[in-house]
Amino acid sequence: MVGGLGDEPDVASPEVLLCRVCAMPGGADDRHPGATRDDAQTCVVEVEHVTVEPALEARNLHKVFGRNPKDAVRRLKAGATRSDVADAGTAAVIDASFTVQRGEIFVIMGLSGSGKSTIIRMLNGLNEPTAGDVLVQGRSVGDASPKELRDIRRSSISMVFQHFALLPHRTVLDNAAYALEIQGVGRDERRRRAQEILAKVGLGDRAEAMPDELSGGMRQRVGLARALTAGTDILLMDEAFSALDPLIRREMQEQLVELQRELGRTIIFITHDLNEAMFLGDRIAVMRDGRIVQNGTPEEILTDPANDYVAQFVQDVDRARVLTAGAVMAPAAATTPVSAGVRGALRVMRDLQVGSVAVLENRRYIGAVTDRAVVRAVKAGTSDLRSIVSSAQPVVGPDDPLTDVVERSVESPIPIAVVDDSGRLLGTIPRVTLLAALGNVDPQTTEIPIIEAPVTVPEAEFAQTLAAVGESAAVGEPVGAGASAAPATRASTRATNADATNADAPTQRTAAAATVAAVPAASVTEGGV
Ligand SMILES: Nc1ncnc2c1ncn2[C@@H]1O[C@H](COP(=O)(O)OP(=O)(O)OP(=O)(O)O)[C@@H](O)[C@H]1O
Repeated sequence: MVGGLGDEPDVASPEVLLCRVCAMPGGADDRHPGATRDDAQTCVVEVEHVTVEPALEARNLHKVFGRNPKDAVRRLKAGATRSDVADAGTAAVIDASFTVQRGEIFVIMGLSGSGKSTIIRMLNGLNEPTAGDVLVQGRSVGDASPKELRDIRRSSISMVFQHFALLPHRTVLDNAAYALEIQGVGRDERRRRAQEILAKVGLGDRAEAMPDELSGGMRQRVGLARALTAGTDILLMDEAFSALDPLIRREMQEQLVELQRELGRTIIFITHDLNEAMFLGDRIAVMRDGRIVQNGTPEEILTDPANDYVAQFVQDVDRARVLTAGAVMAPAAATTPVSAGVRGALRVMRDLQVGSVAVLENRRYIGAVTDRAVVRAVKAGTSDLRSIVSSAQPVVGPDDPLTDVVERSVESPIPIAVVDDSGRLLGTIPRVTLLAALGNVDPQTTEIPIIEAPVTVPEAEFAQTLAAVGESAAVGEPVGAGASAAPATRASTRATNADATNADAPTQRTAAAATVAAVPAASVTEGGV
């Protein structure tokens, strides 16, 4: 079937859109990542529905421990809760369905007792579901014979445990090579492959050490190396970093993300720590009392929690680490081509009532100018805008976390520019937008706290400076009208945030854009581009 990249993927089947030319997955409403508009034209013609088997699917999984599991499931399916069926058994998992795509980090997050471990044990066949099924790369675990199950475990799924489970009398290298030994790979070959993976996890020089000579973090790295060496596509990680102290844990999280990018494995990670979930997960399933109460991207869960329970959970999340520049940026309102010169920049500032403007050359961002610098240059008779552009203005990429944006924002009062790989300006992040995003401003709040005074010249000076060099006032306004109108706009530090968490926003990016759109006055106060 031929379709466009804009077609909605069929939710019921595991179909995704692939470009037949480049084999890249298509987005829901755009070209594939990294493609140019021209590519998109080709792709829209060439794409077709191609069935790509997900790495793993859980279908209506139930697990009840106790006297009468089948009866409990029947009642659960009719809407009963965990406590309703307590007389029949413990409903550890209730109707859990999710799909994990290849190369994805999928996190299952929930408090103790919510059912995470039971789910993961059903995924690799250690626990038999009371109802429902698991498909690993399209193969049903429920229908598998014991031999097939062993084969699935050996070839498709490996597991990393919280407590390392290393063999104490074997060296690090032999531990890392263990899965290959089980698979019957020859000694030299398995040691070579294990050594390669040990180098990737930073233990290349500890291959001959014994496990008890290593720190906890190092031992967990060996556990990870062992799972990676096995070469299976899917890694199940059950609270794998929970026993590590916070700094090492952070390091391991970062390394896991890097390894995943490099090796492209599919990872299903269990944790009770939402910050960890948010940092690692491409998608997160939040569990409560045996049920998945929300399944979404970290940004979706943060900006659009499904219920009060999730909302309460996300209150304490380190937003700076989860949200990205692209998710909170605003469209760049004030831009000028460098060819427009200093006067052109000043006109933009006067008309838009902003204190700085982004300067573009061939649609690429080359820096920003402030109102002060522009007024000074006009008075000095300078016309070349390039000569006053501050190229030292910080820029970030759309995928950079807000932690990076915060650092840059300290360096400059001018809104941070968000640029793509080719230097094109995608948007800007005024400081007030940053504060609103980091502060999880309550949707009921109608005021954003006062921020530091912006560096701007008095309003009247724009008009006077332009008038002095023979420029007329803005269309339809007498000279100085901007000045008199300005204080209402520029001096205001108030910003309504009513739209910030619009529950109907179709995507989290749109929701984030709404946050931004809701603070125009304050961004102007910033001298906002
Ligand atoms: N073998 C079992 N027999 C009886 N009940 C069980 C068994 N395994 C788990 N349970 C119960 O099922 C529920 C879910 O347990 P599970 O271990 O899956 O939760 P969890 O989210 O992984 O918790 P934790 O983070 O503490 O490991 C709990 O009430 C638990 O007591």
